[in-house]
Amino acid sequence: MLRIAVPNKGSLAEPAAAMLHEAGYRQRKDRKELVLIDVENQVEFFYLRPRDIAVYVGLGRLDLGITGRDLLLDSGAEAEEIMKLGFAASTLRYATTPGTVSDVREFDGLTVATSFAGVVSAHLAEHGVEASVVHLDGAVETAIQLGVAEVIADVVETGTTLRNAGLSIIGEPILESESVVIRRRGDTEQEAKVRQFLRRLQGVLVARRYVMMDYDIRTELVEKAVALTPGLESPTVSPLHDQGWAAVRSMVPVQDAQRVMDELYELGARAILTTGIHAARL
Ligand SMILES: Nc1ncnc2c1ncn2[C@@H]1O[C@H](COP(=O)(O)OP(=O)(O)OP(=O)(O)O)[C@@H](O)[C@H]1O
Ligand SMILES: O=P(O)(O)OC[C@H]1O[C@H](OP(=O)(O)OP(=O)(O)O)[C@H](O)[C@@H]1O
Ligand SMILES: [Mg+2]
Repeated sequence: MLRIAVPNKGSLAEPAAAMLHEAGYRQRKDRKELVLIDVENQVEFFYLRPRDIAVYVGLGRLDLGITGRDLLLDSGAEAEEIMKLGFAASTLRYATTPGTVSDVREFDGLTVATSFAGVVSAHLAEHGVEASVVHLDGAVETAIQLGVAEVIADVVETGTTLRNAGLSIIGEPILESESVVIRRRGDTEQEAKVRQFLRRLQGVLVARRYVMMDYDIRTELVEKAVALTPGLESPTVSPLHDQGWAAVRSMVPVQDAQRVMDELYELGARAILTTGIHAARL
């Protein structure tokens, strides 16, 4: 049985459970459930604090985990990222009161408040900066107003929280994060089951990112049409009963679908249909 850690709270919890559900796994119905066994799929899910997931996986107590890249790196655990999942995308950035410091090299002697003390201490050391790091659990933006630090390093997505706190970003991102699947470094146990789990998640990503597009086109225009809809491998082209016409079927990225339909129509394609993909194995 594969043992997998799933975030129980925060920005990762709901999208992780939704993705697992779409991949055909049972998920807990009650937020108080700590463990769920999906007998049919031979997987045991452990609902854990996002920060703790890399620790369990790094120690080899669990086979896989879903967490954030920033949390994985900050933990220093012996685990590595094996697949990107795309949700909870954010950057870790320094910020301060406008008009004070403007570059990480000016941080000498200052205090930086953050929930990511491991990553931030390493980043400061990399830049040869001698600054103190104060670890806070959350709402880090307030630390400046309350005089705990001159600079913060925190998760930024839209930037709204920083703006509301009257802070502005300093320099380049410390790191770019998103949700990832992690595994203990060098772990080769249950390889077939791990591969199957990843294929299922990959299938969800494909089903969300692509639509299936069908259209009819005159045979002499097929080459031009398939250039607009190259698909992932190669489009299916079948003859129509009507001489001189072909039916084409191809996968198209969701965000391009309407533009591609317009371009196909202009080219002379008709009966252009898109349908959602429910599940996929590529
Ligand atoms: N506003 C946000 N937008 C996108 N990703 C975020 C946001 N806040 C946190 N994250 C990401 O979510 C992951 C989980 O963070 P974590 O669960 O510690 O905090 P949280 O989601 O802010 O929850 P809470 O602070 O309520 O405990 C991290 O990888 C982090 O980068
Ligand atoms: O750039 P934004 O879109 O505003 O998002 C970033 C904010 O979201 C998270 O806060 P959260 O609500 O999790 O509170 P926390 O600081 O207590 O973790 C994060 O810590 C930032 O404060
Ligand atoms: Mg938070």
